[in-house]
Amino acid sequence: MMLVLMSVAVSLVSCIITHWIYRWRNPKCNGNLPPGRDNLVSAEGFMHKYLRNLVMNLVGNETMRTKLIPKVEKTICKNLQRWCGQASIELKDAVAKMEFGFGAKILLSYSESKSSKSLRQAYADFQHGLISFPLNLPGTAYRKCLQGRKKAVGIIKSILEERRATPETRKERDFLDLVIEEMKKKGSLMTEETAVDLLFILVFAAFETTSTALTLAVKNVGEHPKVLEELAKEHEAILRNRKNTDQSGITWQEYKSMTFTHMVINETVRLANIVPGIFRKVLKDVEIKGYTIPAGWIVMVCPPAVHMDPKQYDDPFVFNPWRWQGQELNSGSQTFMGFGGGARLCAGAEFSKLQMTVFSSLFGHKIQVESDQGWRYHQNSSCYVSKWLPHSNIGEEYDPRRCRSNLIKGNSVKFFYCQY
Ligand code: HEM
Repeated sequence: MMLVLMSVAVSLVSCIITHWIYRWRNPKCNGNLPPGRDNLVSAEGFMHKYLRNLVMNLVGNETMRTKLIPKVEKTICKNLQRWCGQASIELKDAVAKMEFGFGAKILLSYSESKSSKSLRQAYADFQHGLISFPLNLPGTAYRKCLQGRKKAVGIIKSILEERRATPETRKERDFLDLVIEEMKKKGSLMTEETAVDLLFILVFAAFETTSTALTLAVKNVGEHPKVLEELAKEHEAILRNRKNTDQSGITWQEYKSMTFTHMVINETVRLANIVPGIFRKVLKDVEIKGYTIPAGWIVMVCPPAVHMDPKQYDDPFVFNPWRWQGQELNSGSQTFMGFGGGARLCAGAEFSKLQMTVFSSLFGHKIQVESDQGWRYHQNSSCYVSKWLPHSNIGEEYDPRRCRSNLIKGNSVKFFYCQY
């Protein structure tokens, strides 16, 4: 009986996912459905290349090296400092808010505090019903998802229209400026609908995935003292080796040299399986192990099946960054699909890694954390982790001259900022 119920449940979930993906990938489908008819995910051929190139303008290596690295560092520092001043924070919420704020700023110069309409809430509604039974009735998650998308699209559209009507001279160009420039070109492929769809999907892609990965990275590192020790060693060595002691931020070379941090990130993304399925349309009949997959079918590739396969990874459920030692730390391969693979490999993979690396770097040498889930870590001259201690004992280990904040019991995670 249990088995029957389970198979029904699994089939139901697969049907729902397949339904969405079919709609997402099929440009001729009802345009009201997320993420929209002209979006990067469903675009094919030349249109896909064109949209992807635009995105690489925003998050490609050159932009990251020259523009994004200081912005990422500033944003993370500001947020870490803010968290330190609070009694406690819900880590996932706080990181998602930070990521959303940053993504919306570089894409649209949107600021939650300056806007009367909440784009973040619209995305929260959209996300709430993203994987739900496709029943468009009042009160259903599916309806909420559609309404969330409609609201988010409305806000993005009004920002776009406003910008086109009153082009101001901003100190710094955002992605929207680039998109509008594309729209003005003669015979441009960039229609208003395409622009809104692109911005809609990018805002979403930029915050939800990275915030999940970052939250899990903090948790994993907190639970593995040796990993934190190694992480701190790497970041302390970088600080020691700086010729200019007044250097204010992380350089591109330093970022590239953080090999252990990159191993931690790969391991976090492998275990997180943030995107449980990626989809491809079969273009011609394919024979696999005696089965024929007919042209036109949609195939779901399941990265967790590879990431958790003991033939690919020893003790696959164990968080062990050292398993990546000496390996190519590419964003995608046949055994590592956290960011997908091939021509559709996540366009923001490197950008997301940059954010996680900078976060880990600041985290590794400036921040102390305590969690009510039984782990905590902090650092004075050298970094270490200790098991959860009764509260009265913890305070004694902190050096009040170096730490800005005293210990306050938090119900989730508490950050402490240390001056160095
Ligand atoms: C930990 C963070 C992230 C994870 C795990 C992740 C994962 C993925 C996956 C699995 C895909 C599908 C790839 C495929 O079909 O083979 C994808 C596509 C995509 N991602 Fe990400 N992503 C992350 C962060 C980001 C960020 C920060 C951005 C923003 C710039 C982004 C933008 C995109 C875009 C534009 C695509 C579509 C690429 C295409 O179809 O050419 N992602 N991502």
